[in-house]
Amino acid sequence: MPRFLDHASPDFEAAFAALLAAKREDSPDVDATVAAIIADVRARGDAALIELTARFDRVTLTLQTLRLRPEEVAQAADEVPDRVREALELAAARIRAYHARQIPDDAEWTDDAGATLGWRWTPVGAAGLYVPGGLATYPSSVLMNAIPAKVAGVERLAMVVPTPDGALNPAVLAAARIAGVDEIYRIGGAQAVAALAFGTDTIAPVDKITGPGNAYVAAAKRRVFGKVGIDMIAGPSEILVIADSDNDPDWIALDMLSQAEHDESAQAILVTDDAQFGRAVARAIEARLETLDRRAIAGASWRDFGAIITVPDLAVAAQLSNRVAPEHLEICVADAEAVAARITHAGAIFLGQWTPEAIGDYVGGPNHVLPTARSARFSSGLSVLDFMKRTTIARMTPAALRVIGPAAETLANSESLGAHGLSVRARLDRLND
Ligand SMILES: NC(=O)c1ccc[n+]([C@@H]2O[C@H](COP(=O)([O-])OP(=O)(O)OC[C@H]3O[C@@H](n4cnc5c(N)ncnc54)[C@H](O)[C@@H]3O)[C@@H](O)[C@H]2O)c1
Ligand SMILES: N[C@H](CO)Cc1c[nH]c[nH+]1
Ligand SMILES: [Zn+2]
Repeated sequence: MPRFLDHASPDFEAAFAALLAAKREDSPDVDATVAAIIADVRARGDAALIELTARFDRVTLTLQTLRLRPEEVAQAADEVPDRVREALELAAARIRAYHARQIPDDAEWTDDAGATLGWRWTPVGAAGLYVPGGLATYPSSVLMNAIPAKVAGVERLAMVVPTPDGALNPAVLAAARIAGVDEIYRIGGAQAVAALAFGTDTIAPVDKITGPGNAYVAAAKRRVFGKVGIDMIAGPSEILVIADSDNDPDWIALDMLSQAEHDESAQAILVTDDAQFGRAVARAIEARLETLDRRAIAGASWRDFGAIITVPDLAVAAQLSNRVAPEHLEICVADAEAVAARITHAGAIFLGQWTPEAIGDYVGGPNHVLPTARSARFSSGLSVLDFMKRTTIARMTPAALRVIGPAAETLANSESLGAHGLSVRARLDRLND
């Protein structure tokens, strides 16, 4: 049974805390396995990749078949029905246009002391994109990861995708081609992450790894962080809907199920100021669940992590939403902007009843790789900035050094760092000669 919580009830705080805490953790066994896999790939390179792929994906690779040939990509992409390819192209164009606006500006100015200061942005040299295989192959996620990298100006984009029993979704390859992915390898799991981070004879190392995956992929990304950058550890999907009674309960039910169907550990929460409406949405969810292909997954998610919360007003709804810090927040009330103005923590906000979250998953333009598990309190969805770094710039003139140099010398001496102080003093003395 999903949870029904009433803000007016005396045990509300305890029930709400239990709802926030009801999340899965990675098991320590996974981390130990991943550590061994990474060490193996570092030691034996391609040979380890081939062996681990045979073990976990039941596919026999050779040095020649590790990487997909361009003709194989083109052939698979051609198998994709025209309407799917056209939808991918429309999505890609919208995602590209949205992300192009994120390209940051360089800056330079001369301050009162006469120092010229600033910063400039440059892309990472190479990025690696993990695309999950098996249960969850999402062509849309290929677009969402690859396009920001290309917009940032990343020169080399290498993609890894496991092909369990040899199976590979052609639409994933079509999306990779549309997005401009340069290299594609038939490998997955921790071994693929290790190969991207440390390189092998066949795969040159990258600087940044992005993309979702299972617990093994997540643990490997945590372990290689520092050697390379990573985007985030994406957990199970989440949606929180704030809705008043002026909505069709069936629409809200479907919006909640759209995230519940991703994962048994996904979480869908409705916050409403009308208890009767909340019960109507719960009934609509039960009815719609019966009809879904993924009813087992969505049903488990709804049963174990779903919730309907009744609040006295929309201000309280916004407060509770901020405490959840959801990955996706739908605001389906007359004045959605007024509620949105109270939101401080959410990965993505969808305003009004004509903006189902699924639009954001595919064609809206914003990225669908978003912070989960309350990490929207301190982080943001994937963007062009994730594929860029900012380098600061400083130029002193003799006059500027005269003004600010002595303070640097004083601070260096206070830290007992003689060479620091002297490197400034030597120049100041020359100016005084
Ligand atoms: N948040 C998002 O945007 C998003 C999008 C797509 C997928 N996902 C998530 O990605 C995940 C996909 O998982 P998946 O398993 O289908 O594909 P996956 O590609 O993440 O993992 C498959 C790989 O896991 C490794 N593996 C499996 N069992 C192992 C074991 N016992 N020991 C060592 N390695 C092992 C194998 O190397 C295999 O190739 C799901 O959890 C899904 O929720 C999230
Ligand atoms: N909602 C997912 C992220 O939480 C992304 C996705 C891909 N395909 C459909 N949805
Ligand atoms: Zn989705």
